[in-house]
Amino acid sequence: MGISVQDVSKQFGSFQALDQVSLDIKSGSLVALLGPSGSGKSTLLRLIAGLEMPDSGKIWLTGEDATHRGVQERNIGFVFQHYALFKHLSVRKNIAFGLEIRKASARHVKTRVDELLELVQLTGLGDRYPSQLSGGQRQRVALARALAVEPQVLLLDEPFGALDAKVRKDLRAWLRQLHDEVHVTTVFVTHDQEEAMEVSDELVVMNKGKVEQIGTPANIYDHPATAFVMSFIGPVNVLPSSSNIFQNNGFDSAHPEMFLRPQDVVIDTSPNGNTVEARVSRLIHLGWEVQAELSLDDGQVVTAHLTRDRFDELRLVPEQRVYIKPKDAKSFPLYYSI
Ligand SMILES: Nc1ncnc2c1ncn2[C@@H]1O[C@H](COP(=O)(O)OP(=O)(O)OP(=O)(O)O)[C@@H](O)[C@H]1O
Repeated sequence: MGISVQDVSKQFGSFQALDQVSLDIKSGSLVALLGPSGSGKSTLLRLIAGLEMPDSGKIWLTGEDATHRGVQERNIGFVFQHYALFKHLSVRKNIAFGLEIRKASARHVKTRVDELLELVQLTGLGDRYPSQLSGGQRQRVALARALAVEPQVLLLDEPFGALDAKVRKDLRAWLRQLHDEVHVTTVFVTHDQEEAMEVSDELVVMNKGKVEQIGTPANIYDHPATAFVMSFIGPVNVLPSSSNIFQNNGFDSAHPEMFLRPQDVVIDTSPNGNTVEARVSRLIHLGWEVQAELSLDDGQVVTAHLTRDRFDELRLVPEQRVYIKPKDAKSFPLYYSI
């Protein structure tokens, strides 16, 4: 196992930042910690790094109990959102920093820095200073610097958080490729679910200091374990179970709320099986899909997502009467809002 966190709790004053968190991260995998602000993601990362100590529980790194080891002894590479590079050092010198501290030979440093510049696709920019780079290039230098000393674990805390949306998207794809080349066990903190799903082998969904669910992105999306996970990962309609749309179609539930994904709303222009009547109250064109807001006769509003093809087939217009039913819907024993 790359990293094993066992029953770890951490309190700041009277605030329980982490509450008996356990998780196993396989060697060589890339795992995203995903959750809303304040859910404890950074605290968990800092505990793995050794920047904080747990109140209770244990942290194992590559099979060894590292709970009481200091940061320096853990052989970990970090990249943080605002982990500034050394401004007065060139890119080469920044990347070489950890190696030079460890008194590596000049030849080894040169070879390794050349390799890393190539790996992070910055060959030719080694003599620049951080101020002469874009934000995305700086974060790639930070990654090269973290990887230089061949850490056994790489920890990334919102590494692309300060970059604009386009650069961020490019860097995600790049990070995934980089990871496929170097295979270092990596933990990536983000509150952006699309980023987490695109980049990681497994997601750890956190809420209020606890782990809600661990699994592959597809498994978590298709089989959310809790109401929180279903609401946090992907769009969802939360409707009373008593709503017309759930009657007579096998989705009756003893729980008060039902969770219905917008792509699981089937729309027809004439009654079809167990459909209920609704009015198209609003249409939003997003290019690749269309969002339809549908008002039911019982006063509930349901959002549906349609592919462009389906939309063109149906030729929906505002105020039109349509007939809808759920293709799938879920309910959970406990629901607490995010
Ligand atoms: N050193 C500290 N002293 C006191 N409270 C802290 C400390 N570090 C974190 N906390 C609190 O613990 C909670 C969890 O913080 P943490 O940074 O782990 O959350 P997060 O999920 O990473 O959130 P974000 O996405 O906003 O960074 C927050 O309410 C925060 O205020």
